[in-house]
Formats: sequence, structure tokens, C-alpha cells
Amino acid sequence: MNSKNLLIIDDEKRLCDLLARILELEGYIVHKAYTGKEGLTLLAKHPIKVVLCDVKLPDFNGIDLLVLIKQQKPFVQVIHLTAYGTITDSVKAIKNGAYDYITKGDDNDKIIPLVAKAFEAADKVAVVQQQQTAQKGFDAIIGQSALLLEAIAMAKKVAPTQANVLLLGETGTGKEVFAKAIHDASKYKESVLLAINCSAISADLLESELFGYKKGAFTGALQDKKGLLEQADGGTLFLDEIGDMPLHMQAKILRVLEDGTFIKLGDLQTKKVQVRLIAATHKNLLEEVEKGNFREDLFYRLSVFTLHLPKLNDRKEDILFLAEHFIKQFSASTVKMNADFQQLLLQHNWKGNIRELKNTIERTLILSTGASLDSSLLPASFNAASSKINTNLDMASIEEEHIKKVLQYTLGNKTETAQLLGIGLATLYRKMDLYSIPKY
Ligand SMILES: Nc1ncnc2c1ncn2[C@@H]1O[C@H](COP(=O)(O)OP(=O)(O)OP(=O)(O)O)[C@@H](O)[C@H]1O
Repeated sequence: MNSKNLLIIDDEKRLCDLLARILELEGYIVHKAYTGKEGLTLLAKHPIKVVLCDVKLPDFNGIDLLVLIKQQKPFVQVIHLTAYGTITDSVKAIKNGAYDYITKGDDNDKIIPLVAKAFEAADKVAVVQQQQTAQKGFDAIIGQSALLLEAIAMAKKVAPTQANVLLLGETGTGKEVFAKAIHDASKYKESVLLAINCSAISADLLESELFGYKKGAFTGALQDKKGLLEQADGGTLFLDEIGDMPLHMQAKILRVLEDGTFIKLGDLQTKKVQVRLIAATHKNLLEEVEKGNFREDLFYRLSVFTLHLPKLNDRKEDILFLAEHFIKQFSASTVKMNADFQQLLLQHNWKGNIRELKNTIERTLILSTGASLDSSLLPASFNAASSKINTNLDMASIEEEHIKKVLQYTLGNKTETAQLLGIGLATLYRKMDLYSIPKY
């Protein structure tokens, strides 16, 4: 519980080593990885609570990696390391559940308190999660709206059959939750459910992870490796973001769907498996077929049983149920939502769907000190007056968010803020007026 294990993932070895030294001097146990894949392996092995992660890695982009880290260990807090010019990515990452971001190079004096705060946040979340028994299967799907109940009813019908399933829905609508529920209610439940995100890793890695390889198939293939298809034999394989799978691999997946066979990389023999495939995408696959990015035959084969997961904006009646569910999940005590807080949740444009709601509640609980949640705990973008600008990732809203963040760091010191932003004090005041940022 009191582990001070921290992971740095950065392909710039020099920076990685330097940060590690600084943090080791503070008493942290630092693990270092130079690729996303190495990072995920270390995360599985050690009791890591905080990850400092570059947003641009050779094998991953930081935002996808963040999702995988949170999937593996939901309480882990991720701080993104950004270079100048990638702040947009970082703002997006925070919307997706990153704890915070720092700009590389000039923020070393900010990093130590930030890491300490991230450890506190990780502990707060981890304690609560340990106290809870995770709900399984369809019980984990919260909501009462007609649209959701219809999707659940359809999923319950298909679950016990052998049919492959295609889940369609925007990001964060619960495609993975549905895949798990279908698996848990199927005859495949005695075996494993394995998942891979086709857009999160490079094409080469995806191919070797899925199909496996024979020793000597390529440089670095030092021994035979079983792919996920073989490992999931008798169980379920969840192919997330199948719309991003390269065309040549789509042909191989079609074959698996047709007769359960595939060939490992570097092998001459065909292998046969019995795997139920559940695929998901946020893309319009028919459009992708028309653009030539997705095979028509695979599309028809996959769409035999299609489930559409509704957007959160189309089932607003579920918002407060879900919010209460996440409050219980993240907080040991009974915390109540004030009416103004509830109203802002209902008015918000939930582009990130349930994931965004879950992250919002988690952040709010970390910030809250009392027994009730009020609207001041929500980010400025929730305020009705500014929601129009801020729900978009336009330059003005990014600038506004960034100025507010730096002001928070400097505890409202305008001179220091202007220096950190590299602008004059008068310009800072003008921008604060423009964005109606209070001058304390
Ligand atoms: N109906 C629901 N009830 C409770 N929690 C949910 C529900 N739907 C989604 N969630 C939670 O929201 C988060 C996002 O869900 P999930 O990962 O399944 O979405 P997704 O559609 O697969 O997203 P992506 O396309 O980005 O991979 C998860 O933490 C999940 O536990």
C-alpha cells in the first residue's frame, strides 16, 4: 500500500535517466522504459502507482497508452511529458483521464510536488477499489434508458450462441464492458477473454501479437511465440478498433472467421482454433469500405450480429445514475451531488461518453474536501456559458485551459505565470479579460 514505485516511459534515454535520478533522490523507486510495450510489461510486474509518460513514443501515442495503463491498473495516475507544440494532445489526454501534464525541460521544479500529489490521488482511488467487489457481466452495465436496455437485451440474446459480434459506438460508450458481459454470459466463460486494440500498436507488432511467430521469422524472433488467437483458443478474443486494422491482416482475420484457420509468421503450416471473436469500432465501417480501407467481405461477415451502443448525449436519463455509481466506486464515504452539480452534468456535451463522465467524477472526488459535490469542482468547460467554446479543442479553449493551469501552478502569481508562458504581463492580463479568468 505504501509503495513508492513509479514508472517513467520515454524514448529519450537522457531525459528518462535524468528524471529518474531526480526522483530517486526523493526516495521513489523508479522503473524506466524506453517504449510503451516495455512500460506495460513493467507495470504488470511492479506495484507502480504513478507513470510519467512521453506523449510520443516509437510504438505508441501517449493517449492510447494511457487507456491501456488505466485498463491494466485503473488507480494508476499518469502524468504526461510533453514537448512544446503537443499541448493539444495533453489537453485531450486529461479529458481521457491523465492526472496532469508537464512540459519537458523547464518544469523540473514542478515535478516533485506534482508526483507527490499524484501518489496521494492513486492511494485515494486504490483504497476504495480494494474495498469493492467488482460487479461482473451484465450487472456491471449501469443505466435505465430504453436505448441501453434494448442493447443489453440484444447482447443477452447473442451471448449464449457461437455468433461473432460487432459492437459499434463512439469512444467510451462501453464497447469493452459489453464484450466482457457477453463473454461472461457465454459458454466460452470457462476459458479466457483476451483483448487487443488494433489502433494502439504498430502494424508489425499487431500482426505478431495476433498470429504469433516461429523462431527466426524475423530478426529478433529468438523463439516460437504463441499469438493471441492461439492463446484465446476455446475462449473469446476482443478485437477493439478493428476499423484500424491494416488490409492485409483483415484478410487473415476473414479466414479465421470462415474456418478458424491462420498461419503464424514464418510458418508453413496452418493452425486451427476455436475462438469467438467480438470486434468493436467507433468508425462507420461502411464508409471505410467505400474508401477502400476496409474489406467488404469482412464487413459483411462481421456484421451478422451488430450491436449499436448509444451515445451518452442520447440517453441523458442515465447520467445521474452513472454519476452515483462512479461516486460509490471511487469514494469510501457517502458523497452527495448538489443540484447545481447535477444540472451541469446534465447540460454537458459528453463527447467522451461514459469514460469522460467516469474520469470527471474521479477528478472531482479527488479535489473535493466536503461531503457534497458542487459545480465549482467541475472544470470551466462545464459552465453553460463557456461550454460552447471549451467542448471543442480549438486553439482559444486550449490557450484558456493552459493559462488557468499555469496560474494554478504559480498560485495566482501573474508575473511568474507570464514568465512561464513566455508572454508579457500586459498580454496575460488582456488574455485573462478575454477568457473571463478571475484575477483573484
Ligand atoms: N453502462 C456502463 N456502466 C458502467 N460503466 C460503464 C458503462 N459503460 C462504460 N462504462 C465505463 O466507461 C469506461 C469506458 O468504457 P469502455 O472502455 O467499455 O468504452 P469503449 O466504447 O470500449 O471505449 P473505446 O472505444 O475508447 O475503447 C470504462 O471505465 C467502463 O467501465
